[in-house]
Amino acid sequence: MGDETLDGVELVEQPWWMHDAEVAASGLLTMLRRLPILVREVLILSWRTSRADTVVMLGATMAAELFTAFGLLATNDVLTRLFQAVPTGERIRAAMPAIVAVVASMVLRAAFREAAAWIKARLEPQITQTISTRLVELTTRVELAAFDDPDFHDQVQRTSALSVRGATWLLWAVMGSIGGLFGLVTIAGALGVLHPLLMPLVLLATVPTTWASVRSARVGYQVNAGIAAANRRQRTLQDLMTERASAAEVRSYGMRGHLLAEFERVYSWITRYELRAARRQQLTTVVGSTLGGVADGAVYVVLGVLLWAGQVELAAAATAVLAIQRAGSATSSFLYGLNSAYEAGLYFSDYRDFLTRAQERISPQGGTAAPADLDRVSVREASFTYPGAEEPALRGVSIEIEPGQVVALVGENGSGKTTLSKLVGGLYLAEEGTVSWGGVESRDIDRDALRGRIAVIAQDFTHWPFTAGQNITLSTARPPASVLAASGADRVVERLPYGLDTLLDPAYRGGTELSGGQWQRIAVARGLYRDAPLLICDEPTAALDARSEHAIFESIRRHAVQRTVLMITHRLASVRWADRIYVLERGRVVESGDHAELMERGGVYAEMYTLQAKAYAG
Ligand SMILES: Nc1ncnc2c1ncn2[C@@H]1O[C@H](COP(=O)(O)OP(=O)(O)OP(=O)(O)O)[C@@H](O)[C@H]1O
Repeated sequence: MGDETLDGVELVEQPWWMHDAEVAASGLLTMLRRLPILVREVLILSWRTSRADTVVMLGATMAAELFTAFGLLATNDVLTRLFQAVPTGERIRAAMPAIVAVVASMVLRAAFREAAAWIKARLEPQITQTISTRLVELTTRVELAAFDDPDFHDQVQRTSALSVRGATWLLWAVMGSIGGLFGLVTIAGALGVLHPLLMPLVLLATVPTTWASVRSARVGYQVNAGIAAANRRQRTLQDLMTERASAAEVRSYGMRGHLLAEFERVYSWITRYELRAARRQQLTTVVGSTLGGVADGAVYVVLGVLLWAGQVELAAAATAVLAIQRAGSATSSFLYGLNSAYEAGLYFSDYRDFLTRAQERISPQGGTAAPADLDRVSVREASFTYPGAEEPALRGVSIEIEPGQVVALVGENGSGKTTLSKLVGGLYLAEEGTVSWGGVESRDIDRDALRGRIAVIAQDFTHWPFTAGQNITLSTARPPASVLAASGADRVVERLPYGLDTLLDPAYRGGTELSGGQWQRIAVARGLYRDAPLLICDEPTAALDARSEHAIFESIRRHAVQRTVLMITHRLASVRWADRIYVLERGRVVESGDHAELMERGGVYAEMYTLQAKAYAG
């Protein structure tokens, strides 16, 4: 199944699949060796989530099994008394206390089982919350570059989808097998009293079903790893056909047929893969159950022989039949638990691995305090390549940003302007070269504190599904009128039905959508509100009409009187007043100077500027 390919769909084995395949192929013994660590961790997780619930669940599970064994011994007592050679009335009277003990054991066993089930229902949402919270705590702390790494991205998605469930699944499996094992031990005690041969026989009878369930679990896990990429593709296609963002283009470009055909192709591939796996799993289970049935029969034959040979009493033989049934169900809950623990353990290991890998990518905390006022920012010979990219996005770039200056980055699409601004903003770290603030390397400065000194009006800013006010302040505070006026957001807010309290997400009742230019004004307001000493503006006016564009540049200029601005724009008329302009080409700085110097030089900048000026002059 592993060599199946799907044209056009990325189905190459991912490094994390390799790990999965390794685990899935490593067999029962390897997994059993890993299991104690996983069991320990999941019990610790449960303990940390709720001590009381964990203790009660463990106690109730074991107590229920204890009463199973008591019930058996009491049953044996009842039968022994009923089979005595005395008048019936006397036999019944003699058996009464034991009958009461049987009934009491059954009631208590049921009560403890229900208590365990109740605690399980309590623990499940709490553990899921703990795990999901841990996941997002980490995903929001890793370096931004991790999200450019497709492996990491896939791992996040897979972990969110499956591994969170893996933890509770593993815990129930562990509880099930602890209960089953404890039940087996107590019943073994009872069976041992009747005849020493009975217990080993019962255990032997379970071998075929154990083999079948472990094998079937492994196939299940391998299938999940095998279809991961195709599943992702199918979800992407589904999203394109169900989400608002793509709905307009799907219609205007008549993409429905193409998307549906692709969806059908990918989905059919997944279904074929799953059907074949289901057949394999079913075949294994049928073989296991058949052999299991034969083994059960053999146990009864041996019991018959023992009875015939006078090795066991009739009452003991009758109790043994009951005990064998109970032992069968304890064995199956032990094995089912073990098998589920094995399968859930595979997913839970993914979660643990994800935690470890994410931990390695966390932005370091602590370090030199960030400068109170912005000092000179120097980028020296910095290079940066995106994960998986063949070409570096920046090659040996050097720029200087003096306090209070407006510095502009210009250049063609893809020349590296945004990447450079992210290096300055501490979102990416240079692989070679340095970025320093007031002489201190930015990688040594406390990352959060550094980012707190920077406001970014990003090119791909987020349309937060919050109210207009919250979209500006990114908190519950209300933005001051001066910020609204400086960004032109006042005219946007004015037209909203609930002003600053209008939800900017049409997917919710009462929510609304803004135009591209209106959103951009909100993003500019967000940058100005932050009031940081360095403002990075990445094409802040690309979606604005001419009048608004002029107004915004004026505002940013006024803003720059006390602060420093790093500006990226394709509108060269707007960078004329910059103190320094850097021209980038294919990840390198090819020219720098102010407008007059660059025009005089007659290079790339002068050519671009003249072209734009001509276009405006008509
Ligand atoms: N997340 C990413 N992963 C891989 N490559 C990327 C990523 N982001 C950008 N690149 C590549 O890095 C190079 C520089 O991109 P960057 O966004 O810095 O250019 P830019 O000058 O800001 O372009 P534009 O004017 O179009 O905004 C481009 O070749 C781009 O394809």
